[in-house]
Amino acid sequence: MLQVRNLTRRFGDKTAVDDVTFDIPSGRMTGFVGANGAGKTTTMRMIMGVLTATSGDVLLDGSPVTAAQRAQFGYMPEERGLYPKQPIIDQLVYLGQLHRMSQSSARREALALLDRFNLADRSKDKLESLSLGNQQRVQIAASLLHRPTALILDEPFSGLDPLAVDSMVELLRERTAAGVPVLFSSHQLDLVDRLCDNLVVLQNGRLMAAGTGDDLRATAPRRHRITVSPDAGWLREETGLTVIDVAGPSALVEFDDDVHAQRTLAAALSRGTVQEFAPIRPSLSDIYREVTA
Ligand SMILES: Nc1ncnc2c1ncn2[C@@H]1O[C@H](COP(=O)(O)OP(=O)(O)OP(=O)(O)O)[C@@H](O)[C@H]1O
Repeated sequence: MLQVRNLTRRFGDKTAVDDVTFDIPSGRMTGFVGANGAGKTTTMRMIMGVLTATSGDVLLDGSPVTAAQRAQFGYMPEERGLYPKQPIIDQLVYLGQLHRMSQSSARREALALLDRFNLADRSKDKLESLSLGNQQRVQIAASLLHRPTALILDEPFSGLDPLAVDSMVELLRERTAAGVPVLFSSHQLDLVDRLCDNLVVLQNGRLMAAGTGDDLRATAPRRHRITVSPDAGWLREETGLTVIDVAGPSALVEFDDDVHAQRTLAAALSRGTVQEFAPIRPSLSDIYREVTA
């Protein structure tokens, strides 16, 4: 497990990351979300050691992570970083060798990854001759090549078409199933919902929420969808609940507690037919919206 403990980074007067603590468990995918400028990239750079923390620690299995351990991590930086004018396979083999792979195993692994992204036949082409989405696939291959012990990926899905997203998801699932901790940032909340069992939310450099989906759902507001005939407008007059939205027979409400939920159900039954009275299980994207509202 990777652990981020009280990480802080200041740039002059600006605190880009402010006392942030969260876990990146092994064998799980952790989604890292927050608006532009929230501090995700700065945090990832500190995890990778390419940016020094003003204070705080990054721990691997309970001890401060060493440079040698970081060298085994896979990192996809925001600025990407492959050379546009060099042939793809040459760059991947070179990167593999930097990670102490032999030339032949780096070539084998690189071609296998390119094949999974349907790019094996482009391996000798210059990177710049590929579409942006395909360049992105090569960047991903570069971060996975050396079978990293942890993966820190800055917006790995941006610019990928749905099929490329699927092959990337499949690869990441394989790596996570093998016990690798994975942290990836994304603005695509639907993807985060689909992929993650763990979520970390930053806002203005501060941690707003972190934990498993179940932990975060347990603290989320208890909302119900209520559908009654002929009209749900009377719910506005009830106590112990907040009406979030009401349209004709259907309402979205948040109860203060279970007693008020039961009381409202009884009131609804006494008024007519209750077609629906259902607790809503919030998605991770609902939780994100809630904690950053
Ligand atoms: N080298 C730097 N010098 C000064 N300020 C910086 C530097 N790097 C980042 N910042 C500031 O730190 C804050 C956090 O930026 P960061 O890039 O970490 O956010 P982010 O969550 O990754 O945003 P995005 O989703 O847009 O990539 C921003 O206000 C940014 O301007």
